[in-house]
Amino acid sequence: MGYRFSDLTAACQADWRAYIEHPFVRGLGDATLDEGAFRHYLQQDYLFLIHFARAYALAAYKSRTLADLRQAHEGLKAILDVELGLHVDYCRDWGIAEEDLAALPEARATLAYTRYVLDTGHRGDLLDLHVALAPCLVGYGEIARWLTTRPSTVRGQANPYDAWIGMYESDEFQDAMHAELEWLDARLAEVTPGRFQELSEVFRDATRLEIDFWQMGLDRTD
Ligand SMILES: Cc1ncc(CN)c(N)n1
Repeated sequence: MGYRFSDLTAACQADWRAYIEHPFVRGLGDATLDEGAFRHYLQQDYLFLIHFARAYALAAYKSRTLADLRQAHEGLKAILDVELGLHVDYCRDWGIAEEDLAALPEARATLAYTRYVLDTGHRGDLLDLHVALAPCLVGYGEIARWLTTRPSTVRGQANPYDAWIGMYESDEFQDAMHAELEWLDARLAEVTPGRFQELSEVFRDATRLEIDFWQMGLDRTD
């Protein structure tokens, strides 16, 4: 029987749920998140997205087929055209100018996560890299869906984080997430149990680094 993406989340279920349902995420949904924590997260996320765009560019470089190249391009477009554009506008609404973002020092959690993914991409193959990137693209798509189904989620003007939820529930982001899921399902169907074990470790580590990123926002740590 071939593996699927859902087998990766099943292999680290406790970490995956701790990421998706993190107190930071709950605070975004019910509008109780401290604004200073969100601002710190938002600033670091700008730096994070720049490095993740580089990681998708690395995936393009490591692609041997046109289909793989197109898939890497989709991920890069989701970051550059959907997320970073909205992110910069969103930061401006929160009084954070783009020039200031570019000059920020990187927090340790940002450094650890982004360099882990880039290193995984350099030492491993294209599938290692996509698996390391998956908690980012697939996770935020799932988080948006989880928040929209939660009865305590506040929508509209009563929630200062409504536009953030809107960004990740948008058709563009959800379509990019589904395209990545399809690509991963097709590749995972062909791996051996030993290889799946290696990939599960990459996925678990990246998921834990996502948890640390939320926590960095909550604690406002450098
Ligand atoms: C830390 C983090 N992880 C994931 C995403 C969604 N691309 C993000 N913007 N920031």
